[in-house]
Amino acid sequence: MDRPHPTPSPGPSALSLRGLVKAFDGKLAVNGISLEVPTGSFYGLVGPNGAGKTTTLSMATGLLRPDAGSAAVLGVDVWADPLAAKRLLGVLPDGVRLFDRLSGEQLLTYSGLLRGLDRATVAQRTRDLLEAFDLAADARTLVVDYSAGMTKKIALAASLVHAPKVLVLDEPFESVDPVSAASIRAILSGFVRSGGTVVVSSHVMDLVQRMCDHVAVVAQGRVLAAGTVDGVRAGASLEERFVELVGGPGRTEGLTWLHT
Ligand SMILES: Nc1ncnc2c1ncn2[C@@H]1O[C@H](COP(=O)(O)OP(=O)(O)OP(=O)(O)O)[C@@H](O)[C@H]1O
Repeated sequence: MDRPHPTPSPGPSALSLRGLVKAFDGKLAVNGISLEVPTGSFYGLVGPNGAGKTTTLSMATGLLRPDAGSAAVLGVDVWADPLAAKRLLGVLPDGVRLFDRLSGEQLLTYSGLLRGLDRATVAQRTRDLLEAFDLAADARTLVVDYSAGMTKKIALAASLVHAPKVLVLDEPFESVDPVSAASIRAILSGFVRSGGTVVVSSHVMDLVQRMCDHVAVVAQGRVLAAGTVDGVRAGASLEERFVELVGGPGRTEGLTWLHT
């Protein structure tokens, strides 16, 4: 069990989402989501496909303007003061393109310089991150030639280079091999132990149950349950509780033609 134990903090929430709403072509993707992510917590966001997780995290991190509601990082309003909020944030967005004609080393260097770090610091952190994510041997390979898992790892490394206070990671373990996933978990747990806050979206309930101390279950753009992992799962496994909250498997009777 590598679940960290957060120490309660009296300051503002690491992430405070109030009444977020977003519609695409008149269809509500996020329908009034409010969440408080305590500082120093390892927070999981789970929900079925199309639940509104990516849309919520995009609004929370300044990538997508909400139709209504607000988001604040450590008390700084993301939409009123985006530069200050983004200094505090490390973000791994889902499906946003990287500058993939750069090598892994160049991408980290670029990300560090863009964040205003001096060259010596950037060089040191780039080396440390390539090592930690097991990408040192591919430092000079173009990101466009990386595998899906390597691309995920370099994007995650780029989100860390400026030593943010709050990490918001959309599906950080997708496509990542088990050994790399274990080292990412160790990096994130260490970050939380040192006082940082991590928010991850994931479909892997077992992972969220083991790794996170808080969780929110969302479906159809709404929060169905939120709180400590132990509180939300209420004696069951998180997966059982998730299925109970979200509804059982879809109808499969129509696929009888598939049966041999
Ligand atoms: N740019 C967009 N234009 C139109 N509809 C969108 C757009 N982005 C998201 N949606 C819709 O909003 C809803 C929520 O999508 P979102 O990507 O936030 O879900 P998710 O919970 O992250 O799903 P998944 O687990 O499959 O990644 C879906 O119905 C999706 O089709």
